Amino acid sequence: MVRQTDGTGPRLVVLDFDGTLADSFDWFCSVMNGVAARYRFRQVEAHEVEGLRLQGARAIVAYLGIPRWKLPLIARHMHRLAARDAAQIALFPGVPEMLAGIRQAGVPMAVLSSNRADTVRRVLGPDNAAHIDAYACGASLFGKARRLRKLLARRGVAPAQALCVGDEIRDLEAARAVGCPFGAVAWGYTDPQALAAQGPEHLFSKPQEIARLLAGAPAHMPRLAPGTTLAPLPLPNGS
Ligand SMILES: O=C(O)COP(=O)(O)O
Repeated sequence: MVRQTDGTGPRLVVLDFDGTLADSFDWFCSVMNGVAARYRFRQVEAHEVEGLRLQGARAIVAYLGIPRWKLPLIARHMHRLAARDAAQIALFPGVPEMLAGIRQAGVPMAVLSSNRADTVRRVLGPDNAAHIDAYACGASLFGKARRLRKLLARRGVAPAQALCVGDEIRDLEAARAVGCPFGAVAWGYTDPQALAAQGPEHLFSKPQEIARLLAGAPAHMPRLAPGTTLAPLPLPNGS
């Protein structure tokens, strides 16, 4: 549970961008095979997508046959394309209200992303960007832990007093490496069951659940009696 034993909630919410705030997966898929052709890695067919959403970034990079040295080049190119196409990328429904709710709860927010800060700000738009107190953008694919550590140090927040929120296993791994509680979102790039299997502290199914938790509202999910089994989480394809 994220609320501290002294009754105070987190002192900083660290939000991932793509797949957490920004609904960019369809855009990502629309450019991916062009990038694969340019950088000579395996193209992905539609029937492979659901399987890849079960995997972490390391397994995906291996599956696509991308050598480590090419990753920064590919990421830079992808981020240039994202900047070009920023006008086509929208926030998930409920995200503006979530940001306003967290702001109202008085908890500062930061965005921690591999994407570029200028793209993040453009997709957020001025009203939403005004809620964000800090940006830690341009992290390398597997470099989020280092950026997170620096962000927390800069803001004087202990890891246990922050809440990281993200949609990918690499987001969860970065939070774990630094010692932050992690809330996984069920609407992003990675399949919610694959995220749940990693044992995040929270699994959010709607943006408003994050704001409610931070507002200290009574637990939005009833406490489970010992021995209760949970129904399986819905898969993104609705099966
Ligand atoms: O643009 C990317 O590479 C992913 O960005 P994210 O870190 O916000 O998920």
